[in-house]
Amino acid sequence: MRERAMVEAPVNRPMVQALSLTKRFGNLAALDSVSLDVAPGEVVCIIGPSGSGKSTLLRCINQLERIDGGAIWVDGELAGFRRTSDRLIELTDKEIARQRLASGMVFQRFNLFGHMTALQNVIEGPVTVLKQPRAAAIAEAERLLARVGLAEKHGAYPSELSGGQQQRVAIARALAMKPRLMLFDEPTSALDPELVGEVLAVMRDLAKSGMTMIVVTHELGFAREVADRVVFMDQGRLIEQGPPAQVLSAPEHPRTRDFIAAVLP
Ligand SMILES: Nc1ncnc2c1ncn2[C@@H]1O[C@H](COP(=O)(O)OP(=O)(O)OP(=O)(O)O)[C@@H](O)[C@H]1O
Repeated sequence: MRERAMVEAPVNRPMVQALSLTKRFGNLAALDSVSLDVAPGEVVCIIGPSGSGKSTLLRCINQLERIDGGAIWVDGELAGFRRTSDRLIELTDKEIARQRLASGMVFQRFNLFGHMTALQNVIEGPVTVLKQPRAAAIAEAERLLARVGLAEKHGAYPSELSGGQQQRVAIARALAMKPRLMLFDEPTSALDPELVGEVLAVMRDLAKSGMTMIVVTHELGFAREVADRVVFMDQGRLIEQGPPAQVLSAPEHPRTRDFIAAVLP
């Protein structure tokens, strides 16, 4: 074993590799041959006009949507298929649900269980899906709620929390499943402006901790500060990508330029 470890160079494989993804809804190509690699620890922000395919890309990576063409690997595992010696076999829904555990997803609407406290929301997945002992799940949930600044709120029901607090519980709930990758789909766009900052602060901390993140956002300030790379999408295509300083301040493509000029004050 030792000898083998020495001869094998460490493989720096992408956390996400999406190759020529196509996703159609009827005649509409929501994704039109989109390819994207995301390295471990990288923070990628996806920007673009409404309907450009940003959410669809996240949903395909997370296998909430079935792709019509192309392929996706998450942490080296081919999404939706199992490889045998001579062919690929489609996974069952149960097997896809297992693959989906690699990524945690945070939605625009927080989707918390209304009849459960913050703590119960966070331990639900670890106890029922991961079969963690309840005491260990509670200890971890307390730690995560403290991490998102909600140590005092573990007994509160969603209706007793602000939108920003609910979204932070949703982030803690996703983290409790120990994902290797976090996907955020416009996590602050349903919030009152004064609550946006507290959610972005939690996401900033998460990025600093080394979590791989793909964030669909209209918060260009956040993208500028936190992203390693910004991706601009339009009409189902990936138009331009690069460091924030390039894409946000000196975009090369006219459509990126128009979008940024329209969004920035
Ligand atoms: N389930 C669906 N059925 C039919 N069309 C859909 C479905 N989901 C998305 N679409 C269409 O696919 C295109 C891409 O949608 P998507 O939600 O990915 O865009 P988006 O860039 O995330 O937009 P927004 O910023 O408004 O959320 C849109 O034209 C949308 O209407």
